Amino acid sequence: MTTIELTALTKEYGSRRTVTRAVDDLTCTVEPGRVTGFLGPNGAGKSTTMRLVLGLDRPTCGTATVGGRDYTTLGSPLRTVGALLDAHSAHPSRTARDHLRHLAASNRIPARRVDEVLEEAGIASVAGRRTRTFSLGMRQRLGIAAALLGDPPVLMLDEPANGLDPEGFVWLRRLLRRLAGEGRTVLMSSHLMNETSAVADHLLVLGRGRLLADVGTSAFIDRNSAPRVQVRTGDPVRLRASMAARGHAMREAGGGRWTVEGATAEEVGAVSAREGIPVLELTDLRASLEDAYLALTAASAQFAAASPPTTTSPQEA
Ligand SMILES: Nc1ncnc2c1ncn2[C@@H]1O[C@H](COP(=O)(O)OP(=O)(O)OP(=O)(O)O)[C@@H](O)[C@H]1O
Repeated sequence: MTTIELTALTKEYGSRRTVTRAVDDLTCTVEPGRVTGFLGPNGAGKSTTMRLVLGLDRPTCGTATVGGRDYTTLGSPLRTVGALLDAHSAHPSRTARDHLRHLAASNRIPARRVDEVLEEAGIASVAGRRTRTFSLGMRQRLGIAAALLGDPPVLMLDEPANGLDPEGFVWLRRLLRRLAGEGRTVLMSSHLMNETSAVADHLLVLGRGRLLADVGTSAFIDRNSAPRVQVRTGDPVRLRASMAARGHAMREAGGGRWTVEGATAEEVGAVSAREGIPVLELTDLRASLEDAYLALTAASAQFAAASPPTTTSPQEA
């Protein structure tokens, strides 16, 4: 089992006068057997952290190890860590197959792996095309194929869902779940909250280089969102008064439905039963990962929008 371990990892850029602390005293472990989503606003330090793990940058202090070893000391790194950092890294005049053959040869990986990963990434039919003709989604698939080439126990993917079409999302989701199910360590950064919540079991959230959360995805959503209930009632006036008396605002949500803020379905059900208020429908609203993420990172976002949109989807709790 190969974990990624970060200990007091810190990276500063710039001169003494203008220092940017891109990664700030980061201590955490990325565990095998699950997909870990790596989240954070623009400039939070996600790519820098990945570069430090891959030895592409040197930490100012602290350490990043893979399976207990510094990446730069690994004998055959591609067989230990498969990484996608930049979807445009393939040489534009090389074909996809030649790009992978070249990588395989220089890492002493059997050539048969090339066709296997082309197939796995769904780009076998365009393997003979020069990569300059590739769309962003095709480049991402090629980058992921390259990451899989050495059949590594660790995968580190920076924004792999970028540019993928809906079919690509489904493919990526299944692939990452399978890789984690095989016991591999999968770290994936993303700005796409729906995709992240669909695939990640665990989250690491960065804000201005610091670790804001290291927690399971469901627990993260629960911790960073207040309860809300959707209700349809025969007597909204009485229910609203009753909820207001308990400190919960009740607002019209359209379609004859209302939302009660800060309450659970259990509470609203108990109150309405006690007071004889007819309830026709009652559902806990589960906040989305996007809601929870925005609530947590609002204060630390470097480039936040003036008023970020929030959405909530009704789900059975
Ligand atoms: N080579 C560099 N020289 C100077 N500053 C850098 C360098 N690389 C990154 N930074 C700075 O470090 C901080 C973290 O950047 P990084 O790219 O790691 O963030 P990120 O979380 O990956 O952002 P995004 O989501 O936009 O990709 C930013 O302030 C960035 O400007």
